[in-house]
Amino acid sequence: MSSSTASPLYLTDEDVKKLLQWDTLIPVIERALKTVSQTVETPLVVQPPRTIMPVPDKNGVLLTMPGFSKNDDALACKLVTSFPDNAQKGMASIFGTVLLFDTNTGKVQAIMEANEITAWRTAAASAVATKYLHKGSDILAILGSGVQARSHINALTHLLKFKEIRVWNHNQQGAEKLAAEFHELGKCISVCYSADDAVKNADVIVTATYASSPILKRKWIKNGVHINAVGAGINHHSELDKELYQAASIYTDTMPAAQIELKGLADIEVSVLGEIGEIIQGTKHVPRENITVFHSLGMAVEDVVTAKLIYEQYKMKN
Ligand SMILES: NC(=O)C1=CN([C@@H]2O[C@H](COP(=O)(O)OP(=O)(O)OC[C@H]3O[C@@H](n4cnc5c(N)ncnc54)[C@H](O)[C@@H]3O)[C@@H](O)[C@H]2O)C=CC1
Ligand SMILES: O=C([O-])C1=[NH+]CCC1
Repeated sequence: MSSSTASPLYLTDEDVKKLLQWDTLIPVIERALKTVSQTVETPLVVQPPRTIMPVPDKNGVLLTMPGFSKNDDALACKLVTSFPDNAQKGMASIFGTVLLFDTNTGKVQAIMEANEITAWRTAAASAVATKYLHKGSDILAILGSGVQARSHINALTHLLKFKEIRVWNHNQQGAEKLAAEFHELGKCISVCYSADDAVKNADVIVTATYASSPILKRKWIKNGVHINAVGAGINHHSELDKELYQAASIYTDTMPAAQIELKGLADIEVSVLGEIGEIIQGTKHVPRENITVFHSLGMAVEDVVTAKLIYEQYKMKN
């Protein structure tokens, strides 16, 4: 069959999972984060603001996320939904699909289920931010026990050797289930019964929940801690309290999206200082004693480069 008539490759989440590894993904995501922040005449990354469409009466949203990366010669678009009430049905909250296109013809090369892609690339971005902004690695605290909590434990423990890992969730069974899952794999994770206990003296904290009011407070944490703020409730800045926002140096993945999705921070007189890519490039620096927040929104280019990596891995193995 000629390539103009061949059907696109279809990869399920199971297929995708077999083709991803932290060792290869984290550097690819690091390069994408860095490139997003480079000021060059011809853009190396194109990613228009994503649309976030609320689905009336369903407590769900549909996001469209197109993007292009010149370095990776990759063009893709992710469609992803977020339906937090799915938890009550025993289902995942996030469902995504990525279409990967041939950059010369625009023809669809591959269709990939993107639940694993979303879990891995988000955690890989937090791992990169943590690599640049953490000061200690004794204690990792995870707030939340869902898909992102799991992938963040995997990515962050791949990067750093923590002495202690703690997990807290608003519903305790979730935390116990996640800890048991890691226990099976020989990884010791302690379950905490309050968020306050979980984050005491922590060096790195991840918030990955649908909390619509703060689950992490300034008064509980030490100076110099690094926080990856990944989740959110109805808006993208509901997991941390006002005092913490006001005390922290806040970086995000992409400023144009932050100007839209984090605009509520202006109401509490908080500014995002820049992109994590600027820290990677060394054009911005943070004093060691500062509390740092990587405010992860999620970017199309992360999905684009991950899908391209998966496609290349698939071709190599088949
Ligand atoms: N920054 C990014 O690139 C991405 C961010 N996300 C966000 O990460 C968060 C977690 O996503 P997943 O792990 O896929 O979802 P999940 O459904 O697997 O896990 C959600 C977690 O939040 C907890 N939770 C639910 N309602 C809560 C509430 N009212 N208060 C406190 N905790 C609550 C659940 O018990 C569970 O531990 C979501 O806010 C999602 O929008 C997800 C994908 C990418
Ligand atoms: O970037 C992403 O894929 C998402 N951010 C929030 C929900 C899904």
